[in-house]
Amino acid sequence: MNPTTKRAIKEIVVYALAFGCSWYAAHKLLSTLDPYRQKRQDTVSKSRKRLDEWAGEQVKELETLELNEYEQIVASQLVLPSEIDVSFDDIGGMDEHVNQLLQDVLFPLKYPEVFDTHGGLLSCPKGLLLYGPPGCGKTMLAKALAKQSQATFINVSVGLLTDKWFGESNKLVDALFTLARKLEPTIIFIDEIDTFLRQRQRTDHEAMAQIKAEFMSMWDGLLSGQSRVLVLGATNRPADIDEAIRRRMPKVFSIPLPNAEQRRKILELYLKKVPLEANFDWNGVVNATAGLSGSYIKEVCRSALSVPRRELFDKHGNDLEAIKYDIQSGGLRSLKTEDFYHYESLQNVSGIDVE
Ligand SMILES: Nc1ncnc2c1ncn2[C@@H]1O[C@H](COP(=O)(O)OP(=O)(O)OP(=O)(O)O)[C@@H](O)[C@H]1O
Repeated sequence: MNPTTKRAIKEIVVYALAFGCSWYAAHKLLSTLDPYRQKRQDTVSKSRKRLDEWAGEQVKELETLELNEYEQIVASQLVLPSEIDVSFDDIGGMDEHVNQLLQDVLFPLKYPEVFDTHGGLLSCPKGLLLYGPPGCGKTMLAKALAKQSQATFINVSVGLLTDKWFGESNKLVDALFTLARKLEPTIIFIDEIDTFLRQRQRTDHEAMAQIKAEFMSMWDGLLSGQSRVLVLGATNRPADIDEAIRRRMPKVFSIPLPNAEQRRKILELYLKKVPLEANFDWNGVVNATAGLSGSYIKEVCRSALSVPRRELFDKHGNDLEAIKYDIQSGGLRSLKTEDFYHYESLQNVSGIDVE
């Protein structure tokens, strides 16, 4: 090897080493400046997995879908249809609401070719608000809608959008809507929407005001286009929601505490697999549960059933084999009306005085 070649090789090696060291130093420096890089990367790789599962269930191709880093972070919030264990049949006493949801939202969302006529007046609304007291089935309705429509369901965690770990909230808000468009039909579900998009107050943080403004502007983009994206909000405090947001949710469903007929249907639903005594007093139990939400009514049923279960324990001590045998061979006695008036059944869950 002549000296010139030798010198050239030496120089190449030195340059390569210098380049490697600089790259490593720059990489280290960037990691120090952006300590959340690793968390972002972890979320992105989790999202990739989620998207693959989503595509598998929706029988869709992912290859053609190009997602930026922010869309991939938002994709971590996708709820797969197989993960939703609620259907309209599991909701008691809401036949009217369900019917209205089917006609106004589900069919137009699923079959736009049928409803995108009449200047768009028959198409799916871009915003829908479910409001009412806690435990009355708002979340159930939203999930059942997603399950039945097979729409992509993004359960927005406001924490993720505003998390300083991810930073750049506005880009995440943009990504929420652009991802929703790419995976449409999509339901963007925001539980307790009042805490995220509440009335503007003087004490509001500047960053939060910007996020809200961005959210509204992206939403307006949907309103003016031909998208199949629905923003579905649920709240216990509709009056706390920003007026500008309310205007973007023209469809509003009130989900109040169930009336007597609805309570009966909820009771029938939860007791359908439970043997009842021959003269079970349905009306008495329906009256006794007045003022309770569906969620409390379920707890009342659970608590009533704990009365015969306790009797089994009293009979067998903690002999699980004997208890299992009795339960499987129909040895758990039928439920009596009094079990519902049992001290723990009503008073514990609702604070109602049953004396
Ligand atoms: N109409 C109903 N039929 C059957 N079960 C119901 C009904 N309403 C409520 N439930 C029961 O109550 C639970 C809570 O309901 P859900 O979370 O939908 O209430 P919510 O109105 O969204 O409450 P929150 O405002 O606290 O989020 C459900 O998982 C279900 O077990």
